Amino acid sequence: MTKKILVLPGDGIGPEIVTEAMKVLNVFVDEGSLNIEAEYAHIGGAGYDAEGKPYPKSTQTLAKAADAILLGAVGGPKYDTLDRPLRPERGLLAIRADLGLYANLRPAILYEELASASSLKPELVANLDIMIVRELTGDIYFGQPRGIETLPNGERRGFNTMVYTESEIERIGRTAFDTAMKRGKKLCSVDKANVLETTELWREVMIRIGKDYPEVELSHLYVDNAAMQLVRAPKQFDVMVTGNIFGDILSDAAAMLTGSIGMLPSASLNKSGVGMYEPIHGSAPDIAGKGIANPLATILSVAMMLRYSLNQPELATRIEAAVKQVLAQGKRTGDIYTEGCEKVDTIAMGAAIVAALRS
Ligand SMILES: NC(=O)c1ccc[n+]([C@@H]2O[C@H](COP(=O)([O-])OP(=O)(O)OC[C@H]3O[C@@H](n4cnc5c(N)ncnc54)[C@H](O)[C@@H]3O)[C@@H](O)[C@H]2O)c1
Ligand SMILES: CC(C)[C@H](C(=O)O)[C@@H](O)C(=O)O
Ligand SMILES: [Mg+2]
Repeated sequence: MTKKILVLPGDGIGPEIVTEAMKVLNVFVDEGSLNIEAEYAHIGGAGYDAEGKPYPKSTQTLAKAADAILLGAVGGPKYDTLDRPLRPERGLLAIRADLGLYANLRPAILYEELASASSLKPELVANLDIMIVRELTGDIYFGQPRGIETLPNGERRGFNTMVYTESEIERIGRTAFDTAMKRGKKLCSVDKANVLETTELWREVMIRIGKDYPEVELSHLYVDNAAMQLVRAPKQFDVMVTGNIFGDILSDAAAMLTGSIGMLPSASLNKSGVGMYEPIHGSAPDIAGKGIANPLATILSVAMMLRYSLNQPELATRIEAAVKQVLAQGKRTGDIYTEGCEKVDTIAMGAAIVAALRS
């Protein structure tokens, strides 16, 4: 059956990396092992430029009909002065909320060829394989009230609200426990229960649902300690589960353990298995248009799409093997480059993955 893929390149390096990722996906189409229909639409600043909104109605209509979505990145300094609802990042939040993509899986895996590019000593990251399960449609990102207001004394006050319902915590908790059951059966829940009531409830719910998963070893860390432990001894972790804001921060930190933020893919899933796939990094305005961005996080996001939405785990494994093979050949974009390797640009990295898949 033909699957509908919606492609949202977005802003900055988004179009550059998505172009390479689509070349990779099309290898399977060309060889006859995948049947897809790809449509393109605008999101973020590109949505604003084309249709005046970061999540245009036309994009929404296509998104609702898609089996899976591939997204590049959104944002950039050009849009930072727009009215808040028009900013690119709001478009990303809107599509996540609109499709109910509450479960964000962010795997931090070290390819052994990149051990010397990690921010930690090779022995601390050898065989690193952590799955960060980040809640994606709640927390301080969406809580009301929010805003910036002027007080009677003329001073301005900015405010946001951290909020989670028990059912929201339970559903992401179950995703995390189910994930842990398929892996090393260790789950670390990250919160700030010593200070924030929202996460006091988070911990209580995690402990309660943990009773349904007696085989999973559940532990808890405060987020400040979790950040420290991630850069001290990351191999103690198997699956981590946390809220939206803590997950955002911890996943960028975890990325550096694998060599670069340009290596980390993600899957954002809803109840019905529809997924959006995107690298965890942003639009990288500092390198946009230079053709040097690392496309591997986006290419690995395509692998996650094949695994989680398109029911093609063998094709996903082939992409991951191709990435390993190309890294073993010594090819590196600038962000993961170390001495003695061959520095390649975005297009050459994409071409190398395509060649590895075809060989
Ligand atoms: N999912 C998303 O679309 C997303 C995620 C994060 C940030 N953003 C947005 O992106 C814009 C820039 O944000 P930022 O600079 O804080 O974060 P960023 O992730 O875009 O960039 C941080 C640093 O990492 C580098 N980098 C990122 N991706 C790379 C890649 N694939 N290859 C090589 N280097 C890479 C950048 O060059 C930069 O030095 C902002 O508008 C922000 O809101 C979007
Ligand atoms: C751009 C921003 C809204 C987004 C987030 O905070 O979720 C990004 O940082 C991410 O990690 O996907
Ligand atoms: Mg982020």
